[in-house]
Amino acid sequence: MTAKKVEKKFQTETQKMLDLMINSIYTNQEIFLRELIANASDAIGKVKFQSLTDSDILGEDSDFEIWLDLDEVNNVLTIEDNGVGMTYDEVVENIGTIAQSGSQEFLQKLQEKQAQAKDNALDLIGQFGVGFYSSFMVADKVTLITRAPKQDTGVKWESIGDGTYTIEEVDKPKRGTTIKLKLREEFTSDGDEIDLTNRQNIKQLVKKHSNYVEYPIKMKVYEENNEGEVIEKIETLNDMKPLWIKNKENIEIEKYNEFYKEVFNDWTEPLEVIHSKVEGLVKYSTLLFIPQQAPSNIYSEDFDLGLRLYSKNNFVMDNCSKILPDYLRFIRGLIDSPDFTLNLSRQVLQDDKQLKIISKTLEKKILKQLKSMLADNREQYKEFWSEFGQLIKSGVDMTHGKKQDKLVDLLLFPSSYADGEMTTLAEYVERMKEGQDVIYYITGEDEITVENMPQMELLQEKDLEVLYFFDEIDEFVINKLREYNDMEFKSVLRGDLDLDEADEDVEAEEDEVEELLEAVEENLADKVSEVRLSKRLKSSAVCLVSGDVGLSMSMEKVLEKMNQNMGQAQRILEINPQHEVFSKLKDIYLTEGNSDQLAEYSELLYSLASLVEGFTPDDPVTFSNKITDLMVEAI
Ligand SMILES: Nc1ncnc2c1ncn2[C@@H]1O[C@H](COP(=O)(O)OP(=O)(O)OP(=O)(O)O)[C@@H](O)[C@H]1O
Repeated sequence: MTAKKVEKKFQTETQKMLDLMINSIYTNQEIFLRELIANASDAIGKVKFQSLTDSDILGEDSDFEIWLDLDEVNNVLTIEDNGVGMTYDEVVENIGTIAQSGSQEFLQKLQEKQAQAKDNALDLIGQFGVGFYSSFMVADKVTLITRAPKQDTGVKWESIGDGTYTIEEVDKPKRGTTIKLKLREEFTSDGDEIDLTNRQNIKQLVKKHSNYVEYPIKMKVYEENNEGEVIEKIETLNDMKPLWIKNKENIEIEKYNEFYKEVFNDWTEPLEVIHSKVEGLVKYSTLLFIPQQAPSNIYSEDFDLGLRLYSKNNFVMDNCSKILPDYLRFIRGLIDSPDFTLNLSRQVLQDDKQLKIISKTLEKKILKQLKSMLADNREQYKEFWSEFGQLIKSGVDMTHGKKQDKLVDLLLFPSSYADGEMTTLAEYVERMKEGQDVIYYITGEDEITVENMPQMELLQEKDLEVLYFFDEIDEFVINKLREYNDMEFKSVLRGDLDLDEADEDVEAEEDEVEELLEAVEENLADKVSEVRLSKRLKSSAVCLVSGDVGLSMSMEKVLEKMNQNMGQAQRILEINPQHEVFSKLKDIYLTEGNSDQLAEYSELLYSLASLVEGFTPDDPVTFSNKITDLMVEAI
């Protein structure tokens, strides 16, 4: 060991890294502070750990702290800790070289990318972690003075990032490391970049990136008192409340609520908290929240909330929307893993294998939590459902196979039995009548509309439960599912219901009036594919239904709204053979055949049936005139 000041050359690799820091990165330079604070916190962690087996190591200096100081006159920012420090050899080893095993790979990639854009360079750094060197992004001279415990002297290391550094032994009264950054002009009050000589800016950077570092980060601040005098105060800049690393058994719900509101800027308390620690192949802690209210833009395409990532309490990244599947985009929260590098970039994130494992586990955990909420706290689940049910439905629509199976039991629908409440599919199946082998559903605007729809009459008479689909997405979801527990879904508005014992009578009558039905069909040839006698109508005169397969009328409306023209749904006009209007039609046909009057009534009946389905008649004026003419005749 030498006491004299000597000049040493950086490893070629290190110098290349420094050149990159100094010349190629023009964004996110502020992260240097997080890197240095993280190193300081690691160093304190190390000495704390050593003190467990060696109680002398701390001496008098046992209050662990990180200090920030600003010299506004000379533009120097200081970061100081009372951590483990470094010996002379450790400084040479740790600071002069790149010791990481991946350094060769790093350099190879660096050479490949050097000519490329600045963001790429930052991504590259993210894969390797070059913490200390990031100080050269904002400083043109870096001085590190450090002393390991039980050493008589300290070590001073200094560099202007020009390929060499100096190292010498110096006096340093206390254990730990002090790093002095002579700020580049751009980062002072004279520059265009963030002014790092401004205490307020430093405070904000600490809040943003290092708020949950375990040890206090202190700085002198100057404030005016009531008498207008400027007084000096020492302020702890970070909150140090990384709730997620604590044991959940010891955390009261109020603490979670407080934390959620503060960190995620929500006025309302979360509906549910999911807190877990995983110590497996991939280590991480996670603290997730289901909010009470959906943000107003949650269904818009550019909604991008996502999770926060931390590495050992250090903030790494915000708004990571790719971790959870899109249908869980309402989840707020964070993941902290020592395996994340501090500079993890979004690009790297997408391919991160560990993160993929974490993502899968989190998705499972959230679904499990929702399932037990549904089973154990229906009221709470209903609150959840009214805010985020659409998203769960979209999950069923977008996924298939096993994933879909996991989601299907989370679905809730209003139903003719539920009396304003909602039912799960399992509950529906449980209540099914003897001999019933399909799950009935009807699409429509709201409860009043669907309950009054003519197509419901037979099911109401037979007291069969019908699920109500009021959301546009519902029918798409059911189309994807096709069946539940081997029971097919059957629309009340489609095909034949095959329900009534009187079906045969209707069929017999249909033969008798075949010619009349053909005549009406002819009159409506450009509108309907078929005209038939209805087996489902009890009191209404007519209704429209679609075929068993293909587009339904409600899907046609939805797609039209979305400007996706997929053509028209098949329309079948059903006429109630018991209705008086049908007897009148028969009379007209008997006396006049397919007359103008029959043609006019065919049109009228079709328009009436369309109205019930929510379609405007093709020619509203003629329709309205015909109705008033009929009224005049009748009155
Ligand atoms: N404040 C400090 N006190 C003691 N040792 C330090 C301090 N800062 C850095 N070191 C030492 O220098 C080494 C290199 O630091 P550097 O920030 O370049 O990388 P790292 O912290 O190991 O990795 P990363 O920042 O990617 O997590 C550290 O591993 C540590 O041994």
